[in-house]
Parts: sequence; C-alpha cells; structure tokens
Amino acid sequence: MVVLTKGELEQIALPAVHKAVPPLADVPEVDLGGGGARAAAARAVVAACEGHGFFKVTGHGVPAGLLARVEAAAATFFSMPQLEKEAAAAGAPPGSPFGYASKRIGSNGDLGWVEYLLLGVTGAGAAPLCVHGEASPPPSFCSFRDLLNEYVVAVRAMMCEVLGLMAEGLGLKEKDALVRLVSHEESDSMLRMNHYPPHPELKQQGHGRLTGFGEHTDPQVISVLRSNDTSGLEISLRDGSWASVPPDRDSFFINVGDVLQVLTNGRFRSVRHRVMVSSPRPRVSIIFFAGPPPRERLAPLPWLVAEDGGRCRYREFTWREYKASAYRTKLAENRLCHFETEAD
Ligand SMILES: O=C(O)CCC(=O)C(=O)O
Ligand SMILES: [Fe+2]
Repeated sequence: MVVLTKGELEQIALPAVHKAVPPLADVPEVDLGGGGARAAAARAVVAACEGHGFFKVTGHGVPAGLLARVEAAAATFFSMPQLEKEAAAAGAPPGSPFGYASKRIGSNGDLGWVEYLLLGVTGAGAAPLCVHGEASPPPSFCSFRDLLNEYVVAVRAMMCEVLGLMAEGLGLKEKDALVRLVSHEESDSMLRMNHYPPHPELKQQGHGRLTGFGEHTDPQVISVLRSNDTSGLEISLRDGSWASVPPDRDSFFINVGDVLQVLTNGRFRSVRHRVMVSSPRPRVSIIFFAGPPPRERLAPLPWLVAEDGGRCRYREFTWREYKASAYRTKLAENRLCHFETEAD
C-alpha cells in the first residue's frame, strides 16, 4: 500500500471531467406541514422511495434560524487554518473514520475535491454527538459542538416523522418498526459536514467539472441532507442516467440507504449519488446518516416479503457485519450484492 504524507496529498491533482452538466432532476416533494393529509403524505413518501429513492421535505419545522447558524458555523470551521481543523476533532481511535479529512474519502483510496468533518452520533439524549478527543477540545469547538447537538436533535425528530409516515404508507403493523432502529440508545449514526471549495483551475478555465464526492450509495437506513444554495449533488436515475439536484437551502433532502432497501425487500431503492464540482462558489452540506445499533439483525420485513410473493431477496446480517464490509470496499462498489439471496 502506498501511504501518502500530508504534503503529498496536497499535491494530488484531481482530473477535471469535461462532461456536460446533466439535466435537472425532477425531485418529488413531501410537505410535512400540510396539516391533516397524513395518508396522502405517507403515500407520497412511499412513491418517492420506490422511484428515485430520493425526495425533498418541506414544511419540516426545523427553525430557519438554526439552519442559518449551522451553515455559518460550518463556514467558520472550514475557514480555520488546516492544523486547527485537524486538532479540533483529533484523538479518534486508530482505524476510526471520525475526525477531519481533506481530499481522502475513507481508507480505500477514494479521492475527491472535498474536505469534511465526520462525527459519531449516539441514538438518544439531548447531546448525542460523540466528539473524540473531547478531553480538551478548543473552546471554539465547544460552542460549535453544542450547536451541532441542537441540530441533530431537531433533524432526528423530523426524520422520525418521515420514518413513521413510511411505515404507515407501507402498511406495516408495527408502526415504529423503522423509527425504533434509529432512536435506540445504541443506534449508530453519523453527522458529516462537507465543504467543496471552488477549484482554482476550473475557475480560470470557466469550464470543466471534477469529482467532489464519488458516486456511491449511503449504507445506513436513511440520510438527511441540507446544503447551501450551491449545486453539485447529482442522483442516478433508474435508467442509469444522472440528474442534477437543484439546491434548496430551505428544505431537506432524504436518501434511502442500503439498510432500508434490505428492510423493504428491494421495494425501496438506495439511491446512487455523487457531487461534482464546477461552481465558482463553495458548496457546504451537512448530512445526518441514521444507522441502527451495531448488533441489530437486519433482514427484509416479513410483511414485505409476503407482499413480494414470499421471496426474501436478502439474507440476514447485523449492522456491524454490513459496516465492516462497507469499510473494506471502495466508494463506488455495490455492497448489497454480497447479501442477496439466490434467485429461484
Ligand atoms: O455533500 C453532499 O452534498 C453529498 C455527500 C454525500 O453523499 C455523503 O457525504 O455521503
Ligand atoms: Fe452520500
């Protein structure tokens, strides 16, 4: 294995991709503040998860002021000197994915024009963030952490409402079948803040696109994304073509993750997505990835297997097992295929 030093990493030139920007995606919208039309919202959530595996939530009730404060704090964090950013989240145990990183995504050689802060989130309580190296975080990081905790609590509440609608729309008898997985005290979630700076060469040439975050699916149950108003996020449609997601700083975007695809026996689609950088403005996004407890046994829900003529499309596995398998693979790999059962 070639180990790159920090200095070498800064020298890496990511190739520009001279492909046209794909057409705009037609992203379904679900209004949580609709008042009364719950059954219609539940149907809309299910239809969106079966279609793109991706939708937008409006009327979400998370205060606009909180979103603005988080966006400003993220911009402040990323504008700090490199050493301070690294120190802020230092102390994560060896092998842990948490902390600050630049250009290197995960530990399997994936590179992108991005820097990010990744924090662990426990399932319960008013201060769910686990910030490693907390023994002596810099004072500036403490207020940042408190703000992120407030954000996680608000976003998780909204997300649980969405998961409740999903269970209802799927006709599950156990209404908390999905919420339970992500609100257990041992639920294994994450919060990631991504910053895609404008690329100097692209700015000079005025054209070209390069990979900010390579194509992948999110492994967890669902992901909740919010960004500033800079474009870049693209989703893969069912026919394999790509579509660009118009940014909307007032809304949240929801991704179906691999675990939800399994639980629904493949009825919901874990959406493949990526970020391409071409804008002269920075993109800042914050994503909450809701995962189950490590020991949770995951398998297609019996009701959905019955609805699929009794065919169970995935074998049972634990979240710990799936995560270990995901961390061994490159970003773009299809990880779910290792868990599929044989077709009759
Ligand atoms: O930064 C974004 O907009 C999306 C990034 C992403 O897909 C991820 O962090 O999993
Ligand atoms: Fe993602």
